[in-house]
Amino acid sequence: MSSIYDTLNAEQKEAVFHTEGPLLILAGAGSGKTRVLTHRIAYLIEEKGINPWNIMAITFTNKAAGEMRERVDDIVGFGSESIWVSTFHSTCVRILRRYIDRIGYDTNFTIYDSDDQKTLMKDICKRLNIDTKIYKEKSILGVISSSKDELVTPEEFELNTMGDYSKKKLAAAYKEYQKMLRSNNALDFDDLIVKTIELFRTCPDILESYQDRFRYIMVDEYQDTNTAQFTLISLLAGKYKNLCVVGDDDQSIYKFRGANIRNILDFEKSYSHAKVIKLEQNYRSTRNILHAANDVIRHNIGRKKKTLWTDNEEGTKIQFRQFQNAYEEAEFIVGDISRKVREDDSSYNDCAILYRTNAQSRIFEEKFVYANIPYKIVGGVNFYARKEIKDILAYLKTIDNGKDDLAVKRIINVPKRGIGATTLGRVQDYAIENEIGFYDALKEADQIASIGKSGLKIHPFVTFIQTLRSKVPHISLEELINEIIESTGYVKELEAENSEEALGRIENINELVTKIVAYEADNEAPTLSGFLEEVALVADIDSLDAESNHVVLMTLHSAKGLEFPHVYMAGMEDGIFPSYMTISSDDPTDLEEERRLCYVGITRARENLMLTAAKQRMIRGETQYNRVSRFLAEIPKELLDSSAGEEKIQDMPKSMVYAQAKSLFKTKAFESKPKPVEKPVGLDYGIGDSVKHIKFGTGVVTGIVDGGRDFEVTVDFDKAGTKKMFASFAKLKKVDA
Ligand SMILES: Nc1ncnc2c1ncn2[C@@H]1O[C@H](COP(=O)(O)OP(=O)(O)OP(=O)(O)O)[C@@H](O)[C@H]1O
Ligand SMILES: [Mg+2]
Repeated sequence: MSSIYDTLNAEQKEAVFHTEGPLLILAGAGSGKTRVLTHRIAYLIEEKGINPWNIMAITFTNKAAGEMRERVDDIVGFGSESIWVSTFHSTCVRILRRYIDRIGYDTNFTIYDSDDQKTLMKDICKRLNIDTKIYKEKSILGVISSSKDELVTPEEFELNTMGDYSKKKLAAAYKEYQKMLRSNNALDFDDLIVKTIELFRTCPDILESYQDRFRYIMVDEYQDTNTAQFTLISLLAGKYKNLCVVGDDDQSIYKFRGANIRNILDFEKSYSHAKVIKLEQNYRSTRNILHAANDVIRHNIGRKKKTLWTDNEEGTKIQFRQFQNAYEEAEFIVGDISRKVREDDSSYNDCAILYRTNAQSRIFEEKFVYANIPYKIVGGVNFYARKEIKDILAYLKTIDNGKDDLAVKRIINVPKRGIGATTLGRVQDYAIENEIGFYDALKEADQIASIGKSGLKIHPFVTFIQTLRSKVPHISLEELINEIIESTGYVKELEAENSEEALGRIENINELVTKIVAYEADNEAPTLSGFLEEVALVADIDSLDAESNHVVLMTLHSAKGLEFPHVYMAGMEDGIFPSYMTISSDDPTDLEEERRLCYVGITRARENLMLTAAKQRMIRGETQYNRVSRFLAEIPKELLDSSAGEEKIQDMPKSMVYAQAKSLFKTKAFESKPKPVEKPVGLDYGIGDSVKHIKFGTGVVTGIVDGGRDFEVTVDFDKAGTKKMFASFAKLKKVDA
């Protein structure tokens, strides 16, 4: 009689059949770890007669939980709905909604998102006299979050300040923050886990009831658990110790969120009788793809050695293509996908595009919309739906015509202008009474008697918009958007936050600037309205999401655990991936984490892997010339096919490079024929001078080209390599060599 377990190999079977006691499955990508978990669940129910109610499986993301749910439903069938398959956070919410009153909260507690947290912290800083110019709310929240990941309480934090002044301030803020959360009956995201642990520790009866309920616990992607999550699991599994964790130390990519790789490496220490099973056969990828992955990850020093092999066929070579710029790169990939679907019997959802940062999605989204190909951003938001993009676009819309009430309302208090809801309500009433738009009502604020002095707060906003409006005919769109960004302090505020999230938002805004520059370059008569129309075409298409057959776009981080027949890894350039921050970091383990991310990316592919890079990439209007990612050099040549598009830019005569740059980025800077200049008028530096750039540090000017409206300056930076940038953007400062 054949059963579903016949499809498992010997080690996988061993793991499935080993149901009692702690079990660690440590194995490389695509070796069937997740598959073992789902089969184990089936085995427990069907062969061991375990009640589905007694089984819990924890995964890392909602998408992963959804996929596991599906796989479990498929093989278990009846009764599978009472198995808990969820993420750490949703597991905790469920528990806390029932019992949190036992530790003094109300069960209808609110969960604070990052905006709520920031508002609260702002208020606390004010009351505690913390200078938010020195200690940014977001950074304080970052410290608190990391403390919670490590289960450090405010009291413990305070004990460890050792008289350090700033730590003392932080301790006070942390303490007050928890106090306020409590009096608001609110929890932040990290609290969900911390409070569940607190509940279990305070109320052994509740812990025991859950221990009895979840007799069999399974955790996927265990390498990315942090200390708090580890503790939670240990508590739940404390009575029966039927804990099965699966993971791969080579795929640990969340150090910045407190993931503690020691949880997996020390599992045998924490559970002395733990059984360890290694899976070495990869079932997912072709031999070529697997070899490439093995060869890349081999360059990491801090890892447990593993050798993955596969019975799969050799497959096609790994494709590498380098393009002149990101537009050509995107066009090629979109074209390739469209061809695969037409000719090769593939469907859109066989294809995934992976990139390092969210901002990279923008160009792809546009190409997909124009090509009428359905796509979906997984684990993220479409570019034009992102908060910061909507904010800046709302400014542009309001400046353009002020007819979009929603846009005006969106930005009236961004940045905070202290205009209250009551005032806005009255302005709205006035607008309705007089049958005019909201913005026009704002302009007439003086005539709205009921708002009294609050009208004064409205003036600067209206003046700001009117001033920019009057400038529109005389300045470029690029200048306009930069003025908005600068005058509102939007980016400055994000910079000060100095968090991973804020950095992503800045990258998105930079990408919007790049979009404007490209729009102006591509259009004979660019206008603000024209730009907004073009953007609206892409921005308003939500319906595509509804289709289930779509190309998937996501960051490498979100791709963990997933697999696709065709994978495209875009932006394989030093400075993008590995990121600039990693390259310039003094800590070599940062590069190792980035390499693990590369390993995760490569191992998502089943049949085809295409790596792409652009020679020039425009980041916030600056053309960067990036080298091909160092990870590519770690893939053996014989596995690579890089037949097309490879002429080396440095081999070309300079004039050709400029001609090319001109045709690619027809920015206004290049309207007239570019001519190299030695000592340009209007710049306080010339060729051979040492200069300093805010991000790239010091370097020497090696070339300056007069483009008519702006100079294009080439600088050889000491650390960052050679970059080309527009003088007006780069704001280079001459320094003494
Ligand atoms: N014994 C097997 N026979 C056939 N196919 C298998 C076997 N084991 C796993 N597979 C298939 O190999 C692929 C990878 O499996 P799975 O996703 O479980 O790997 P994983 O180890 O969890 O990978 P990752 O580390 O990326 O999370 C899946 O398509 C799975 O169905
Ligand atoms: Mg998996």
